[in-house]
Amino acid sequence: MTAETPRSKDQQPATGTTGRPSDAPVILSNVPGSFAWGVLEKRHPALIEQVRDAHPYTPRQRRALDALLEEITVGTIEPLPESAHDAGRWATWGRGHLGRRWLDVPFLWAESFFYRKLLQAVGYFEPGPWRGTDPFAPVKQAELDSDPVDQELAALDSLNGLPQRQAAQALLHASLWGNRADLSFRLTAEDPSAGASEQLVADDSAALWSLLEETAPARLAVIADNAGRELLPDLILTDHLLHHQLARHITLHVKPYPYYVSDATLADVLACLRRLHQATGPAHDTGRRLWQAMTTGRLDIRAHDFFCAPLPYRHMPEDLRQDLTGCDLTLLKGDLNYRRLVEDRLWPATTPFTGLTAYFPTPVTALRTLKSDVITGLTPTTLTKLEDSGEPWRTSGSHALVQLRP
Ligand SMILES: O=P(O)(O)OC[C@@]1(O)O[C@H](CO)[C@@H](O)[C@@H]1O
Repeated sequence: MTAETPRSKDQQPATGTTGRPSDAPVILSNVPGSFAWGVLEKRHPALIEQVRDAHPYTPRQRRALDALLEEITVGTIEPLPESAHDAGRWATWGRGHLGRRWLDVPFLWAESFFYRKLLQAVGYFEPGPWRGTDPFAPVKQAELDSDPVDQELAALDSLNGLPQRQAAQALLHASLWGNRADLSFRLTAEDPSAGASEQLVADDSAALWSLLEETAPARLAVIADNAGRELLPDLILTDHLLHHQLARHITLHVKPYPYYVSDATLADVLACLRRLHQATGPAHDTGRRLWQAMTTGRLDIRAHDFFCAPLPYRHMPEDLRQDLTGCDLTLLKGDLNYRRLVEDRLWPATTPFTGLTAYFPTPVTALRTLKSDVITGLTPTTLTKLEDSGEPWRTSGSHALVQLRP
């Protein structure tokens, strides 16, 4: 743990860790000063304010946002109205949590339910004119329209002429650091082993490329994370894998509805494709090939409900498990997906990643910038170095990882 992340007494890790989930405490948000506490106490109220200004919401919607703000700050967790299409599902998932303080239930569950309730407040699922209106759309669109995106797409030109593996590594890094909304084409194109690599706390990328080359052309699953400046490099990497016959088929799993502000939905994929199409040079060609890949079925977009569930991937439903089982490898993007992959627990940082992910139905690679307390699979040397740095390396987004369970 870094200094900025205090633990409560009941969050101390058990001794004699075997790597089983029951050994490490689930992260709650009730420790003042902890990362999770900050998210619930500060980020969520600020998000309600942001959503209030996103669209000219009606008095009814604004009253519902006020009620949600009151509930999360001074109230206790209220169920969804019985009329909600998923009220039953959330009542089951909420057993033991409903009626308690938001801070006292698992952080992963609380965040997920908060986003579901935000959509309830603005009538996202209700019949009527506001149905399906993404409260985060203005923020996502502004990002996609921003100058840095133009520069990042133009930087794709610099990959031309590079050996295939080097270009692929640059695109992998762009996708990885895109999780921090920061592409690094130029840097990584010049020397993929420099710069950003120093901030990698674990780097299994060589093993990843070997696996991909062995299984080529593979069937891949990509579990997406954010839209815009993360999804663009994810799509560019997707195109590279398809175009260079490393993959014969890719399923891109996105969220079925707006979630965690910027998580990608089908609408966001289409917005990125349009953005690529409007670009010139290699970015335009990428957009054209991706469009084509969707029309021929080589690139398949899916949006299973489980991707917005407040549960670890260990509890994925059978149909999703079957779907993934047909794949040779899953690429899993981002911080939240990592928390769901290894479970949102305060693991000792050297707990093997491979052991915690053994249940996953395919080989899996996590591509993640570190933005929460969960971390696994570090070597003792790396851990010591990070702790000695005195930096908030677990949560600042300054560090990243590529971890593979073959
Ligand atoms: O999954 P992502 O987009 O990489 O990160 C989502 C995230 O910022 O949201 C949570 C806080 O709200 C953090 O745990 C996590 O880092």
